Amino acid sequence: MERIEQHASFGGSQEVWRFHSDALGATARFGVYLPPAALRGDRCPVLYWLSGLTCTEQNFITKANVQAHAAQHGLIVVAPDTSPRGDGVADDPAYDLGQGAGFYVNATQAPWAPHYRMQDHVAEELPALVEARFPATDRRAVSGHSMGGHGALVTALRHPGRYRSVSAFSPIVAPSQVPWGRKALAAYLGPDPAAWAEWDAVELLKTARERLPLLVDQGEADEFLARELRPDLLEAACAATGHPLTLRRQPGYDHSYYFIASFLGEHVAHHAAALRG
Ligand SMILES: N[C@@H](CCC(=O)N[C@@H](CSC=O)C(=O)NCC(=O)O)C(=O)O
Repeated sequence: MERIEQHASFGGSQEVWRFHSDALGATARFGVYLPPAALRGDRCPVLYWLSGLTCTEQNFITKANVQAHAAQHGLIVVAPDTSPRGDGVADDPAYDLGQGAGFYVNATQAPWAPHYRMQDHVAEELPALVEARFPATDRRAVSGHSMGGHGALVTALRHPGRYRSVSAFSPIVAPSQVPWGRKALAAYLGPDPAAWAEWDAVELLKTARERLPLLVDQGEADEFLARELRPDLLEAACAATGHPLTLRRQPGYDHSYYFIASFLGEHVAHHAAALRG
């Protein structure tokens, strides 16, 4: 494991590390922010952030101003890449499949299956590594944006008891029902939609064993709202199952990091409260 970036930030340390990921069968990078409390030697809870299509570990750590909020609340923040990468890793020329578009699933289909095990990477491998190698507790929260919002919801729903809180910005809530999701799930999991249900938040809500409250922010001027994101489907699924949901529709905001940065402080405060309890 090798540290390849280190920057002082808000009294803490923003770092990027690379290591050989057994889950991905490839070299993987992740960003980690260590707040001042962690540098003083305190063990801190961890917020995992899952980014969207075309992102690397860099987008969130350079655009969202997360360090200011994490420093204030004493949270470690971990930001993985969005797929396995490398010359020997399958790819596709389109921006919404292959490298940069792992969709946080464990692929079962060729040519993706050997490396595209992002769910194992973010839900198993990284927490084990972070809790062993950094001053981290096993109190975890998960959040993300768009494809990563889908990743956050699905990861929390698939692992009852593992996360104290979950939130999302502009998530793809029902990948089985929208073009981005249908394309990716068909490629990674095969053409049978029955295999997609365990990677679809709206489907997982029907049988959830834990009713962890969901906090979701969605911009009303988001260019992907009606075609890809469909918060109405999440609202209906939560109403049907009695799952607690706070869905905030934010007038005038688009799909960008300007939107994320505007409300990230409220999400970090929400996670910090859950992680303290
Ligand atoms: N066609 C666009 C789509 C890419 C895009 O908008 N990516 C978003 C996430 S979308 C859903 O997962 C993003 O976070 N981009 C990175 C950023 O820093 O804004 C394109 O290819 O640009």
